[in-house]
Amino acid sequence: MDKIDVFLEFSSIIYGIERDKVGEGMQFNENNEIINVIEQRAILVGLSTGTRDEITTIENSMEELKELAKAAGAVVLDMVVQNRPRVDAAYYIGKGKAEEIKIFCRALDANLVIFNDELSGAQIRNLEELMEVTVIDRTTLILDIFAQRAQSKEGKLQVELAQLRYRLPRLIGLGNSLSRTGAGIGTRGPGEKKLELDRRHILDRISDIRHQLEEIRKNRETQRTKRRKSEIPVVALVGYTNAGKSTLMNKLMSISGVQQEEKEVYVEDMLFATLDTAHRKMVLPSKEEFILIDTVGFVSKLPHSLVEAFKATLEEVQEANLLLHVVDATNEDFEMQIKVTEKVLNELGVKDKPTILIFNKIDKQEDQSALIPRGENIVHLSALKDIGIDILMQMIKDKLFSNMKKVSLLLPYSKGDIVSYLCDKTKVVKTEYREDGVLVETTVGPADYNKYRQYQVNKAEMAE
Ligand SMILES: Nc1nc2c(ncn2[C@@H]2O[C@H](COP(=O)(O)OP(=O)(O)OP(=O)(O)O)[C@@H](O)[C@H]2O)c(=O)[nH]1
Ligand SMILES: [Mg+2]
Repeated sequence: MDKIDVFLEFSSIIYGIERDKVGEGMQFNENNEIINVIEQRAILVGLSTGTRDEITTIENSMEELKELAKAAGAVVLDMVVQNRPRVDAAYYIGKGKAEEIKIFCRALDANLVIFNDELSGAQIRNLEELMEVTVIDRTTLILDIFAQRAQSKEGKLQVELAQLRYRLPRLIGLGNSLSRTGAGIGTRGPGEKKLELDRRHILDRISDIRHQLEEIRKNRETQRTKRRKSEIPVVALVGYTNAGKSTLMNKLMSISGVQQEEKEVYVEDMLFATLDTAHRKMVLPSKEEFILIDTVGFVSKLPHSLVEAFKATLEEVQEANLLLHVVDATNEDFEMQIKVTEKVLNELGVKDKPTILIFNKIDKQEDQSALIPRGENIVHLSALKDIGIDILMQMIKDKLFSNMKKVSLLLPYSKGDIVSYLCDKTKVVKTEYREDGVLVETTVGPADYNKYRQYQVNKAEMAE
Protein backbone atom coordinates (compact mmCIF):
# COMPACT_ATOMS: atom_id res chain seq x y z
CA MET A 1 0.00 0.00 0.00
CA ASP A 2 1.47 3.33 -0.88
CA LYS A 3 1.05 6.53 1.01
CA ILE A 4 -2.02 7.70 -0.86
CA ASP A 5 -3.77 4.40 -0.30
CA VAL A 6 -3.27 4.58 3.44
CA PHE A 7 -4.43 8.12 3.48
CA LEU A 8 -7.59 7.46 1.54
CA GLU A 9 -8.41 4.30 3.40
CA PHE A 10 -8.19 6.12 6.66
CA SER A 11 -10.23 9.05 5.48
CA SER A 12 -12.90 6.71 4.22
CA ILE A 13 -13.24 5.26 7.72
CA ILE A 14 -13.68 8.72 9.12
CA TYR A 15 -16.38 9.40 6.58
CA GLY A 16 -18.05 6.16 7.53
CA ILE A 17 -18.36 7.32 11.12
CA GLU A 18 -19.22 10.93 10.57
CA ARG A 19 -21.67 10.82 7.74
CA ASP A 20 -22.89 14.34 8.33
CA LYS A 21 -19.42 15.55 7.61
CA VAL A 22 -19.49 14.14 4.11
CA GLY A 23 -18.94 17.00 1.74
CA GLU A 24 -16.24 18.60 3.79
CA GLY A 25 -12.54 18.15 3.38
CA MET A 26 -10.31 17.09 6.24
CA GLN A 27 -6.69 17.52 7.15
CA PHE A 28 -4.73 14.82 8.93
CA ASN A 29 -1.52 14.79 10.92
CA GLU A 30 1.23 12.18 10.49
CA ASN A 31 -0.69 9.72 12.66
CA ASN A 32 -3.70 10.09 10.45
CA GLU A 33 -5.65 11.92 13.10
CA ILE A 34 -7.98 14.69 12.05
CA ILE A 35 -6.42 18.00 12.87
CA ASN A 36 -8.78 20.18 11.00
CA VAL A 37 -12.01 19.91 9.07
CA ILE A 38 -11.54 21.96 5.96
CA GLU A 39 -14.51 23.59 4.44
CA GLN A 40 -14.69 23.05 0.70
CA ARG A 41 -14.62 26.69 -0.31
CA ALA A 42 -15.21 26.80 -4.01
CA ILE A 43 -14.94 29.18 -6.92
CA LEU A 44 -16.88 28.10 -9.98
CA VAL A 45 -15.49 28.67 -13.44
CA GLY A 46 -17.37 28.49 -16.74
CA LEU A 47 -16.39 28.95 -20.32
CA SER A 48 -18.65 30.52 -22.91
CA THR A 49 -17.58 29.92 -26.48
CA GLY A 50 -20.51 31.90 -27.82
CA THR A 51 -21.59 29.08 -30.12
CA ARG A 52 -25.24 28.63 -30.85
CA ASP A 53 -25.35 24.97 -29.95
CA GLU A 54 -25.22 25.76 -26.23
CA ILE A 55 -28.64 24.63 -25.06
CA THR A 56 -28.91 27.10 -22.23
CA THR A 57 -27.36 30.40 -21.26
CA ILE A 58 -24.04 30.31 -19.46
CA GLU A 59 -25.70 32.12 -16.52
CA ASN A 60 -28.30 29.38 -16.07
CA SER A 61 -25.70 26.69 -16.50
CA MET A 62 -23.54 28.32 -13.81
CA GLU A 63 -26.53 28.64 -11.47
CA GLU A 64 -27.10 24.93 -11.87
CA LEU A 65 -23.43 24.22 -11.22
CA LYS A 66 -23.83 26.19 -8.01
CA GLU A 67 -26.74 23.97 -6.96
CA LEU A 68 -24.69 20.90 -7.78
CA ALA A 69 -21.74 22.22 -5.75
CA LYS A 70 -24.01 22.87 -2.79
CA ALA A 71 -25.54 19.41 -3.15
CA ALA A 72 -22.03 17.97 -2.89
CA GLY A 73 -21.38 19.95 0.28
CA ALA A 74 -19.24 22.84 -0.96
CA VAL A 75 -19.57 26.48 -0.04
CA VAL A 76 -19.70 28.57 -3.20
CA LEU A 77 -17.73 31.80 -2.89
CA ASP A 78 -17.95 33.19 -6.37
CA MET A 79 -18.43 32.39 -10.04
CA VAL A 80 -16.24 33.39 -12.96
CA VAL A 81 -17.12 33.14 -16.64
CA GLN A 82 -14.52 33.36 -19.35
CA ASN A 83 -15.55 34.26 -22.89
CA ARG A 84 -13.29 32.54 -25.32
CA PRO A 85 -13.95 31.23 -28.83
CA ARG A 86 -12.06 28.01 -28.26
CA VAL A 87 -11.04 25.77 -25.38
CA ASP A 88 -7.37 26.02 -24.43
CA ALA A 89 -5.82 22.57 -24.64
CA ALA A 90 -3.47 23.08 -21.70
CA TYR A 91 -5.40 25.37 -19.35
CA TYR A 92 -8.97 25.15 -20.64
CA ILE A 93 -9.69 28.84 -19.97
CA GLY A 94 -6.21 29.97 -21.01
CA LYS A 95 -3.16 30.48 -18.82
CA GLY A 96 -3.74 34.19 -18.24
CA LYS A 97 -7.26 33.66 -16.91
CA ALA A 98 -6.05 30.76 -14.75
CA GLU A 99 -3.47 33.09 -13.19
CA GLU A 100 -6.21 35.60 -12.43
CA ILE A 101 -8.27 32.92 -10.75
CA LYS A 102 -5.28 31.92 -8.68
CA ILE A 103 -5.14 35.46 -7.24
CA PHE A 104 -8.87 35.33 -6.75
CA CYS A 105 -8.56 32.05 -4.80
CA ARG A 106 -5.95 33.59 -2.51
CA ALA A 107 -8.10 36.66 -1.89
CA LEU A 108 -11.21 34.63 -1.04
CA ASP A 109 -9.36 31.82 0.69
CA ALA A 110 -10.77 29.27 -1.73
CA ASN A 111 -9.40 25.73 -1.74
CA LEU A 112 -11.40 24.31 -4.63
CA VAL A 113 -12.08 25.39 -8.19
CA ILE A 114 -14.92 23.70 -10.02
CA PHE A 115 -15.09 23.88 -13.82
CA ASN A 116 -18.41 23.75 -15.61
CA ASP A 117 -17.21 21.27 -18.25
CA GLU A 118 -15.22 18.08 -18.43
CA LEU A 119 -11.46 18.59 -18.23
CA SER A 120 -8.72 16.32 -19.52
CA GLY A 121 -6.17 14.81 -17.14
CA ALA A 122 -3.51 17.20 -18.44
CA GLN A 123 -5.74 20.24 -17.93
CA ILE A 124 -6.48 19.22 -14.36
CA ARG A 125 -2.78 18.75 -13.63
CA ASN A 126 -1.75 22.03 -15.28
CA LEU A 127 -4.46 24.04 -13.58
CA GLU A 128 -3.71 22.57 -10.16
CA GLU A 129 -0.03 23.21 -10.51
CA LEU A 130 -0.63 26.77 -11.53
CA MET A 131 -3.44 27.69 -9.15
CA GLU A 132 -2.25 25.59 -6.19
CA VAL A 133 -5.76 24.51 -5.23
CA THR A 134 -7.80 21.40 -5.96
CA VAL A 135 -9.40 21.44 -9.39
CA ILE A 136 -12.41 19.33 -10.30
CA ASP A 137 -14.88 19.40 -13.17
CA ARG A 138 -18.65 19.20 -13.44
CA THR A 139 -18.54 15.47 -14.11
CA THR A 140 -16.50 14.74 -10.98
CA LEU A 141 -18.93 16.86 -9.01
CA ILE A 142 -21.98 14.99 -10.30
CA LEU A 143 -20.30 11.63 -9.77
CA ASP A 144 -19.45 12.70 -6.24
CA ILE A 145 -23.09 13.53 -5.47
CA PHE A 146 -24.13 10.16 -6.86
CA ALA A 147 -21.45 8.47 -4.77
CA GLN A 148 -22.82 10.10 -1.64
CA ARG A 149 -26.43 9.19 -2.40
CA ALA A 150 -26.17 5.64 -3.79
CA GLN A 151 -28.01 3.23 -1.51
CA SER A 152 -28.66 -0.06 -3.24
CA LYS A 153 -25.97 -2.51 -4.19
CA GLU A 154 -26.68 -1.90 -7.85
CA GLY A 155 -26.66 1.88 -7.44
CA LYS A 156 -23.29 1.75 -5.71
CA LEU A 157 -21.81 -0.49 -8.39
CA GLN A 158 -23.13 1.73 -11.16
CA VAL A 159 -21.67 4.86 -9.61
CA GLU A 160 -18.33 3.21 -8.96
CA LEU A 161 -18.23 1.98 -12.54
CA ALA A 162 -18.97 5.48 -13.82
CA GLN A 163 -16.26 6.95 -11.61
CA LEU A 164 -13.68 4.41 -12.70
CA ARG A 165 -14.50 4.92 -16.36
CA TYR A 166 -14.07 8.64 -15.91
CA ARG A 167 -10.82 8.15 -14.08
CA LEU A 168 -9.10 5.76 -16.43
CA PRO A 169 -8.06 8.25 -19.13
CA ARG A 170 -7.17 10.90 -16.53
CA LEU A 171 -4.96 9.02 -14.12
CA ILE A 172 -2.03 11.39 -14.37
CA GLY A 173 -4.06 14.52 -13.67
CA LEU A 174 -6.25 12.94 -11.03
CA GLY A 175 -3.44 11.18 -9.22
CA ASN A 176 -1.96 14.57 -8.71
CA SER A 177 -5.23 16.02 -7.53
CA LEU A 178 -5.97 13.23 -5.07
CA SER A 179 -2.57 13.26 -3.46
CA ARG A 180 -3.01 16.94 -2.84
CA THR A 181 -6.47 16.87 -1.30
CA GLY A 182 -6.69 13.47 0.33
CA ALA A 183 -10.37 13.95 0.99
CA GLY A 184 -13.31 15.97 -0.19
CA ILE A 185 -15.26 16.24 -3.41
CA GLY A 186 -13.87 14.03 -6.14
CA THR A 187 -12.17 11.53 -3.86
CA ARG A 188 -15.25 9.74 -2.59
CA GLY A 189 -16.53 6.46 -3.83
CA PRO A 190 -19.99 5.03 -3.13
CA GLY A 191 -20.42 3.60 0.33
CA GLU A 192 -17.36 5.55 1.48
CA LYS A 193 -15.18 3.33 -0.65
CA LYS A 194 -11.64 4.19 -1.46
CA LEU A 195 -11.28 4.82 -5.16
CA GLU A 196 -8.61 3.09 -7.16
CA LEU A 197 -5.67 5.03 -8.48
CA ASP A 198 -3.86 2.24 -10.22
CA ARG A 199 -4.58 1.51 -13.86
CA ARG A 200 -4.41 -2.26 -13.66
CA HIS A 201 -6.56 -2.37 -10.53
CA ILE A 202 -9.08 -0.09 -12.16
CA LEU A 203 -9.34 -2.37 -15.19
CA ASP A 204 -9.78 -5.43 -12.97
CA ARG A 205 -12.36 -3.70 -10.87
CA ILE A 206 -14.29 -2.49 -13.93
CA SER A 207 -14.54 -6.01 -15.24
CA ASP A 208 -15.55 -7.30 -11.80
CA ILE A 209 -18.29 -4.67 -11.47
CA ARG A 210 -19.54 -5.42 -14.98
CA HIS A 211 -19.99 -9.08 -14.04
CA GLN A 212 -21.83 -8.23 -10.86
CA LEU A 213 -24.10 -5.79 -12.67
CA GLU A 214 -24.82 -8.37 -15.35
CA GLU A 215 -25.96 -10.81 -12.64
CA ILE A 216 -28.27 -8.21 -11.14
CA ARG A 217 -29.59 -7.38 -14.59
CA LYS A 218 -30.41 -11.03 -15.26
CA ASN A 219 -32.35 -11.23 -12.01
CA ARG A 220 -34.29 -8.16 -12.89
CA GLU A 221 -35.01 -9.54 -16.31
CA THR A 222 -36.59 -12.61 -14.67
CA GLN A 223 -38.79 -10.37 -12.56
CA ARG A 224 -39.72 -8.34 -15.59
CA THR A 225 -40.73 -11.43 -17.50
CA LYS A 226 -43.01 -12.34 -14.62
CA ARG A 227 -44.52 -8.89 -14.69
CA ARG A 228 -44.99 -9.04 -18.43
CA LYS A 229 -46.83 -12.30 -18.02
CA SER A 230 -49.16 -10.77 -15.51
CA GLU A 231 -49.89 -8.16 -18.19
CA ILE A 232 -50.01 -5.24 -15.83
CA PRO A 233 -49.03 -2.19 -17.85
CA VAL A 234 -45.96 -0.24 -16.76
CA VAL A 235 -45.81 3.55 -16.46
CA ALA A 236 -42.46 5.28 -15.89
CA LEU A 237 -41.87 8.68 -14.32
CA VAL A 238 -39.00 10.44 -16.06
CA GLY A 239 -37.64 13.98 -16.06
CA TYR A 240 -35.07 16.47 -14.94
CA THR A 241 -33.78 16.23 -11.40
CA ASN A 242 -35.91 17.98 -8.76
CA ALA A 243 -38.95 18.19 -11.09
CA GLY A 244 -41.18 16.40 -8.56
CA LYS A 245 -41.28 12.82 -9.87
CA SER A 246 -41.08 11.20 -6.45
CA THR A 247 -43.61 13.63 -4.99
CA LEU A 248 -46.01 12.70 -7.78
CA MET A 249 -45.41 9.01 -7.19
CA ASN A 250 -46.30 9.40 -3.53
CA LYS A 251 -49.39 11.41 -4.40
CA LEU A 252 -50.62 8.82 -6.90
CA MET A 253 -49.93 6.09 -4.37
CA SER A 254 -51.88 7.85 -1.64
CA ILE A 255 -54.98 8.14 -3.79
CA SER A 256 -54.70 4.72 -5.37
CA GLY A 257 -56.11 3.19 -2.22
CA VAL A 258 -53.41 0.55 -1.90
CA GLN A 259 -52.17 0.27 1.65
CA GLN A 260 -48.53 1.02 1.17
CA GLU A 261 -47.77 4.09 3.21
CA GLU A 262 -44.55 2.55 4.39
CA LYS A 263 -43.52 2.41 0.79
CA GLU A 264 -43.43 6.16 0.23
CA VAL A 265 -40.44 7.14 -1.85
CA TYR A 266 -37.88 9.69 -0.79
CA VAL A 267 -38.55 13.34 -1.65
CA GLU A 268 -36.11 16.14 -1.07
CA ASP A 269 -35.46 19.61 -2.39
CA MET A 270 -32.06 18.74 -3.72
CA LEU A 271 -30.58 17.52 -6.96
CA PHE A 272 -30.54 13.76 -7.39
CA ALA A 273 -32.68 12.77 -4.43
CA THR A 274 -33.62 9.56 -6.23
CA LEU A 275 -30.94 7.24 -7.53
CA ASP A 276 -32.58 3.85 -7.42
CA THR A 277 -35.65 3.04 -9.41
CA ALA A 278 -38.68 2.15 -7.30
CA HIS A 279 -41.77 0.19 -8.39
CA ARG A 280 -45.21 0.57 -6.89
CA LYS A 281 -48.48 -0.99 -7.87
CA MET A 282 -51.26 1.51 -8.51
CA VAL A 283 -54.98 0.91 -8.68
CA LEU A 284 -57.30 3.28 -10.52
CA PRO A 285 -60.74 4.05 -9.03
CA SER A 286 -62.18 1.86 -11.79
CA LYS A 287 -59.98 -0.98 -10.47
CA GLU A 288 -57.52 -1.24 -13.34
CA GLU A 289 -53.97 -1.77 -12.16
CA PHE A 290 -50.63 -0.56 -13.38
CA ILE A 291 -47.05 -0.47 -12.13
CA LEU A 292 -45.52 2.96 -11.62
CA ILE A 293 -41.73 3.35 -11.73
CA ASP A 294 -39.83 6.27 -10.22
CA THR A 295 -36.43 6.88 -11.80
CA VAL A 296 -33.24 8.86 -11.40
CA GLY A 297 -33.48 12.47 -12.61
CA PHE A 298 -31.39 13.87 -15.41
CA VAL A 299 -29.27 16.99 -15.59
CA SER A 300 -27.65 19.05 -18.29
CA LYS A 301 -24.25 17.66 -19.31
CA LEU A 302 -24.98 14.39 -17.55
CA PRO A 303 -21.68 12.51 -17.61
CA HIS A 304 -21.56 9.99 -20.39
CA SER A 305 -20.07 7.38 -18.07
CA LEU A 306 -23.12 7.74 -15.82
CA VAL A 307 -25.59 7.32 -18.65
CA GLU A 308 -23.73 4.16 -19.64
CA ALA A 309 -23.63 2.86 -16.09
CA PHE A 310 -27.32 3.55 -15.51
CA LYS A 311 -28.45 1.97 -18.76
CA ALA A 312 -29.42 -1.29 -17.13
CA THR A 313 -31.55 0.40 -14.45
CA LEU A 314 -33.25 2.47 -17.07
CA GLU A 315 -33.97 -0.54 -19.26
CA GLU A 316 -37.30 -0.59 -17.50
CA VAL A 317 -38.13 2.76 -19.04
CA GLN A 318 -37.54 1.26 -22.46
CA GLU A 319 -40.21 -1.31 -21.79
CA ALA A 320 -42.77 0.98 -20.21
CA ASN A 321 -46.13 1.30 -21.92
CA LEU A 322 -46.36 4.97 -21.04
CA LEU A 323 -43.97 7.70 -19.88
CA LEU A 324 -44.91 10.49 -17.51
CA HIS A 325 -42.40 13.21 -18.29
CA VAL A 326 -42.43 15.52 -15.27
CA VAL A 327 -41.30 19.12 -15.75
CA ASP A 328 -40.76 21.80 -13.11
CA ALA A 329 -42.96 24.58 -14.52
CA THR A 330 -41.44 27.11 -12.13
CA ASN A 331 -37.98 26.71 -13.61
CA GLU A 332 -37.35 29.38 -16.21
CA ASP A 333 -35.18 26.96 -18.11
CA PHE A 334 -37.84 24.27 -18.37
CA GLU A 335 -37.54 24.05 -22.15
CA MET A 336 -33.87 23.15 -21.85
CA GLN A 337 -34.75 20.61 -19.16
CA ILE A 338 -37.30 18.99 -21.46
CA LYS A 339 -34.72 18.83 -24.25
CA VAL A 340 -32.08 17.31 -21.98
CA THR A 341 -34.50 14.66 -20.74
CA GLU A 342 -35.52 13.79 -24.30
CA LYS A 343 -31.89 13.63 -25.37
CA VAL A 344 -30.89 11.29 -22.55
CA LEU A 345 -33.91 9.10 -23.23
CA ASN A 346 -32.83 8.97 -26.85
CA GLU A 347 -29.35 7.92 -25.83
CA LEU A 348 -30.91 5.16 -23.77
CA GLY A 349 -32.76 3.93 -26.83
CA VAL A 350 -36.17 5.16 -25.67
CA LYS A 351 -37.89 6.60 -28.70
CA ASP A 352 -41.47 7.29 -29.74
CA LYS A 353 -43.02 6.13 -26.48
CA PRO A 354 -46.51 7.34 -25.66
CA THR A 355 -45.81 10.21 -23.27
CA ILE A 356 -47.79 12.57 -21.07
CA LEU A 357 -45.93 15.84 -20.50
CA ILE A 358 -46.61 16.99 -16.96
CA PHE A 359 -46.00 20.59 -15.94
CA ASN A 360 -45.70 20.32 -12.17
CA LYS A 361 -45.60 22.87 -9.33
CA ILE A 362 -48.31 25.09 -10.83
CA ASP A 363 -49.25 26.06 -7.27
CA LYS A 364 -46.02 28.07 -7.16
CA GLN A 365 -45.54 29.20 -10.69
CA GLU A 366 -47.07 32.59 -11.39
CA ASP A 367 -45.05 34.61 -13.85
CA GLN A 368 -44.73 32.23 -16.69
CA SER A 369 -48.05 30.43 -16.84
CA ALA A 370 -48.62 31.95 -20.30
CA LEU A 371 -45.38 30.36 -21.49
CA ILE A 372 -46.27 26.83 -20.57
CA PRO A 373 -47.52 24.88 -23.54
CA ARG A 374 -50.95 23.36 -23.56
CA GLY A 375 -52.08 20.53 -25.76
CA GLU A 376 -53.40 17.07 -26.13
CA ASN A 377 -50.89 15.08 -24.14
CA ILE A 378 -50.04 17.84 -21.69
CA VAL A 379 -51.31 18.33 -18.16
CA HIS A 380 -50.66 21.16 -15.68
CA LEU A 381 -50.74 20.06 -12.05
CA SER A 382 -49.34 20.29 -8.56
CA ALA A 383 -48.21 17.02 -7.06
CA LEU A 384 -47.73 18.73 -3.72
CA LYS A 385 -51.01 20.63 -3.50
CA ASP A 386 -53.12 18.02 -5.25
CA ILE A 387 -54.21 20.14 -8.21
CA GLY A 388 -55.00 18.41 -11.50
CA ILE A 389 -54.17 14.90 -10.28
CA ASP A 390 -57.61 13.59 -11.22
CA ILE A 391 -57.09 14.83 -14.78
CA LEU A 392 -53.79 13.00 -14.93
CA MET A 393 -55.38 9.80 -13.62
CA GLN A 394 -58.03 9.99 -16.31
CA MET A 395 -55.36 10.52 -18.97
CA ILE A 396 -53.38 7.53 -17.72
CA LYS A 397 -56.51 5.43 -17.78
CA ASP A 398 -57.36 6.52 -21.33
CA LYS A 399 -53.86 5.87 -22.57
CA LEU A 400 -53.49 2.48 -20.96
CA PHE A 401 -56.92 0.98 -21.08
CA SER A 402 -59.30 2.73 -23.47
CA ASN A 403 -58.15 0.82 -26.54
CA MET A 404 -58.35 -2.54 -24.92
CA LYS A 405 -61.03 -4.84 -26.23
CA LYS A 406 -62.45 -7.98 -24.67
CA VAL A 407 -62.53 -10.70 -27.30
CA SER A 408 -63.38 -14.37 -27.69
CA LEU A 409 -61.20 -15.96 -30.33
CA LEU A 410 -61.62 -19.42 -31.77
CA LEU A 411 -58.24 -20.47 -33.07
CA PRO A 412 -57.75 -23.59 -35.20
CA TYR A 413 -55.30 -26.11 -33.76
CA SER A 414 -52.90 -25.20 -36.57
CA LYS A 415 -52.55 -21.73 -35.00
CA GLY A 416 -50.92 -22.90 -31.80
CA ASP A 417 -48.38 -20.09 -32.06
CA ILE A 418 -51.13 -17.46 -31.72
CA VAL A 419 -52.57 -19.27 -28.71
CA SER A 420 -49.19 -19.28 -26.99
CA TYR A 421 -48.63 -15.65 -27.90
CA LEU A 422 -51.96 -14.66 -26.35
CA CYS A 423 -51.35 -16.74 -23.24
CA ASP A 424 -47.95 -15.16 -22.91
CA LYS A 425 -48.73 -11.54 -23.60
CA THR A 426 -52.36 -10.95 -22.71
CA LYS A 427 -54.61 -11.44 -19.74
CA VAL A 428 -56.38 -14.64 -20.74
CA VAL A 429 -59.46 -15.30 -18.63
CA LYS A 430 -60.48 -18.60 -20.21
CA THR A 431 -59.17 -21.23 -22.63
CA GLU A 432 -61.36 -24.04 -23.82
CA TYR A 433 -60.26 -26.91 -26.08
CA ARG A 434 -63.07 -27.60 -28.49
CA GLU A 435 -63.45 -29.86 -31.46
CA ASP A 436 -62.96 -27.04 -33.94
CA GLY A 437 -60.11 -25.30 -32.12
CA VAL A 438 -59.07 -23.46 -28.95
CA LEU A 439 -61.43 -20.84 -27.61
CA VAL A 440 -59.52 -18.03 -25.92
CA GLU A 441 -61.19 -15.24 -23.97
CA THR A 442 -58.90 -12.33 -23.40
CA THR A 443 -58.32 -8.57 -23.69
CA VAL A 444 -56.17 -7.19 -26.49
CA GLY A 445 -54.89 -3.85 -27.70
CA PRO A 446 -55.77 -2.36 -31.11
CA ALA A 447 -52.84 -3.93 -33.01
CA ASP A 448 -53.64 -7.44 -31.83
CA TYR A 449 -57.33 -6.82 -32.33
CA ASN A 450 -56.81 -6.02 -36.00
CA LYS A 451 -54.53 -9.00 -36.45
CA TYR A 452 -56.82 -11.58 -34.86
CA ARG A 453 -60.34 -10.21 -35.31
CA GLN A 454 -60.90 -12.77 -38.09
CA TYR A 455 -60.98 -15.45 -35.38
CA GLN A 456 -63.52 -13.63 -33.27
CA VAL A 457 -66.68 -15.48 -32.39
CA ASN A 458 -69.81 -14.05 -30.84
CA LYS A 459 -71.57 -15.32 -27.78
CA ALA A 460 -74.16 -17.28 -29.74
CA GLU A 461 -71.48 -19.22 -31.62
CA MET A 462 -69.65 -19.93 -28.40
CA ALA A 463 -72.69 -21.50 -26.87
CA GLU A 464 -73.06 -24.00 -29.70
N1 LIG B 1 -44.40 23.94 -4.79
C1 LIG B 1 -44.31 22.69 -5.19
N2 LIG B 1 -43.21 21.97 -4.89
C2 LIG B 1 -43.15 20.69 -5.33
C3 LIG B 1 -44.20 20.09 -6.09
N3 LIG B 1 -43.83 18.83 -6.39
C4 LIG B 1 -42.61 18.64 -5.82
N4 LIG B 1 -42.20 19.75 -5.17
C5 LIG B 1 -40.93 19.93 -4.44
O1 LIG B 1 -39.84 19.80 -5.33
C6 LIG B 1 -38.74 19.18 -4.66
C7 LIG B 1 -38.25 17.97 -5.43
O2 LIG B 1 -39.22 16.98 -5.41
P1 LIG B 1 -38.90 15.44 -5.70
O3 LIG B 1 -40.21 14.73 -5.76
O4 LIG B 1 -37.87 14.91 -4.78
O5 LIG B 1 -38.28 15.60 -7.16
P2 LIG B 1 -37.69 14.44 -8.11
O6 LIG B 1 -38.09 14.77 -9.50
O7 LIG B 1 -38.06 13.10 -7.60
O8 LIG B 1 -36.13 14.74 -7.95
P3 LIG B 1 -34.87 13.73 -8.11
O9 LIG B 1 -35.19 12.48 -7.40
O10 LIG B 1 -33.78 14.51 -7.52
O11 LIG B 1 -34.70 13.54 -9.58
C8 LIG B 1 -39.23 18.84 -3.26
O12 LIG B 1 -38.83 19.87 -2.37
C9 LIG B 1 -40.74 18.82 -3.41
O13 LIG B 1 -41.41 19.15 -2.22
C10 LIG B 1 -45.35 20.90 -6.39
O14 LIG B 1 -46.32 20.49 -7.01
N5 LIG B 1 -45.33 22.18 -5.92
MG1 LIG C 1 -36.93 11.61 -6.93
